[in-house]
Amino acid sequence: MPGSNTAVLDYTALPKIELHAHLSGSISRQCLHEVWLTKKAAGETNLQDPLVEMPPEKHDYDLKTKTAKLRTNQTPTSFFPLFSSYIYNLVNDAAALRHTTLAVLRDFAADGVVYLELRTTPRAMPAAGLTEAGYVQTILDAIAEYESGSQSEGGVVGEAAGEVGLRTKLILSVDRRHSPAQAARVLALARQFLGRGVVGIDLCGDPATPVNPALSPVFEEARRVPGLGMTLHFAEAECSASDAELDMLLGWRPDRIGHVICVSERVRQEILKRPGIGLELCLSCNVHAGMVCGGFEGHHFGDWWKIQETVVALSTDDVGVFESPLSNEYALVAQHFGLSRAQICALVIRGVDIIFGGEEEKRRLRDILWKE
Ligand SMILES: CNc1ncnc2c1ncn2[C@@H]1O[C@H](COP(=O)(O)O)[C@@H](O)[C@H]1O
Repeated sequence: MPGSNTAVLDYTALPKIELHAHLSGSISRQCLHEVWLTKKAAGETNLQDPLVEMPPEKHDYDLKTKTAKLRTNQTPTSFFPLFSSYIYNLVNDAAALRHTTLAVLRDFAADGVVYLELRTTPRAMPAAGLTEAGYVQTILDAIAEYESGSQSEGGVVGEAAGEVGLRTKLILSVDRRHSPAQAARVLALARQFLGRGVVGIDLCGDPATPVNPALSPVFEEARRVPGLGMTLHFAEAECSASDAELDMLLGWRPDRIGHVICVSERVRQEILKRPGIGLELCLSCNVHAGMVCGGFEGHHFGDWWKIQETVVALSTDDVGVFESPLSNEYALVAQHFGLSRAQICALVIRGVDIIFGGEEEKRRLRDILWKE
């Protein structure tokens, strides 16, 4: 076990699992810039350079549903339009999708992530001749290419390089804005690609949009698909934390819930009645986007991480936007909540219980993760 007897934990060397990462939000500014340069040279884009659009060090992307004041004097920029109005217009063909997916995998591996569940909203790119199924297939192909170590772009990391490799699975996201028909198409894709790299279904999107109860039948059906995991963005903001909405989401019987910020005592008790439920907690995203009060030390990670009934998975959410890799999220909880080395290792290992990747993958992870 590398470094196991050192007093200070090397958070990058620590093998980690990442369960809540949005593909489009995980692309680094530098990688987006590379895509932009290629498209600019080919006369294929009029967009502004990503390094200007998303200045390095700017992390105060505002959900516009904030429950807390941002802790910076900079002018916040709206978070969700960054995807629909910018990143989606840049990553708009199979080549860019492959390039950015490979870069995201390399970045997670370089940060010591050994198991990744990447999530993404299937998106047709008609101008580039890509259907929603083609979008999913392109990402799965990039994952397979990465894992086989055959990628031609530099920086191969993985088992081919003789190291503990990164394994990646895919979760398909339904957006809150989706119609029932769109959501049903996402479920159909999840079924189509289940066993071929897809392991779960997610509900994400701007929490300002109420969840349409007409989506319920789709998620209830998803629950009945053997082997398909379910994770839901949950109580991200006051406006998405009504009793009606949270009861509906819990009624879909998710395996995991993400963010879990604005929960009343009643809802907290409901969560505790589901032993083993996963909580995907994203500190930097929540703090930088002003979704929580009280900074890092006030984050609700402090309320949940010692509770035996639930399993906390520290997660990055959108590392390309907030620029805090998973290694830093572990450093932050050690710093602000005083976790010891043994507690950090136990936190990582416990996360194995809630992966969607199957028993064989759980065995591999229990073998390679640090025990103390
Ligand atoms: C506070 N954090 C968040 N809350 C809710 N949804 C989020 C999110 N961060 C990202 N997304 C969702 O992921 C999409 C981009 O990645 P993909 O194109 O799907 O790979 C965004 O459009 C949004 O729907």
